[in-house]
Amino acid sequence: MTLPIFLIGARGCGKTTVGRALALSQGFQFIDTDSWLQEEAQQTVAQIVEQEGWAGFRARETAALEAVTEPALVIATGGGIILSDYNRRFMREHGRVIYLCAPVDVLAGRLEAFPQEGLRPTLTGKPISEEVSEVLATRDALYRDAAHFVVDAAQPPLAVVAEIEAALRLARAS
Ligand SMILES: Nc1ncnc2c1ncn2[C@@H]1O[C@H](COP(=O)(O)OP(=O)(O)O)[C@@H](O)[C@H]1O
Ligand SMILES: O=C(O)C1=C[C@@H](OP(=O)(O)O)[C@@H](O)[C@H](O)C1
Ligand SMILES: [Mg+2]
Repeated sequence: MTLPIFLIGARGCGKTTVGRALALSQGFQFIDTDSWLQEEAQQTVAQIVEQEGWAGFRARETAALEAVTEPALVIATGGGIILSDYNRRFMREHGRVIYLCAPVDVLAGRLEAFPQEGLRPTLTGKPISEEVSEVLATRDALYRDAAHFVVDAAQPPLAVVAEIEAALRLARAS
């Protein structure tokens, strides 16, 4: 069986962008939990959070993770999926989990250039670079706890794909 590949990491690390390219390269299908749940709710993340709070969004996110998971799939998750112990364990047990790791300045630069407010309502009410720094400080250990592999996500997308594929090959050979 071909295990699904879960991409995790902070907002702006490239889970969605790299995930599409990785799926193409592996001959897998691609799915993004945020796209899936926005489609199902017929609302943006910002609208869901406004009506149901972050707790409502997080419940929908776990439901999306469970619903989409199947073999031969690259699954781009949302940056906060690792906040739940259940989600971290679920991903580790059902597939290979890759942490796309990038420094605060790289993440903030990407988010400032392309904020996508409907997808990424503020988490702290603070300016982007302050928020990225604060949120990463609390989540980095959770990403590492969930991940089978950590890759450098500050590289161009195809270089990130190559690093993920090399890690998966090494794991298969060992
Ligand atoms: N490796 C990369 N190099 C340069 N820009 C990137 C890279 N990955 C993503 N981006 C850009 O950063 C922004 C956020 O990317 P996205 O894939 O939506 O991140 P995520 O899903 O992790 O929040 C987009 O504008 C995207 O084009
Ligand atoms: O970091 C987070 O808590 C979130 C990240 C977003 O996804 P991306 O990481 O794809 O931007 C989206 O799931 C939601 O706004 C919450
Ligand atoms: Mg995304």
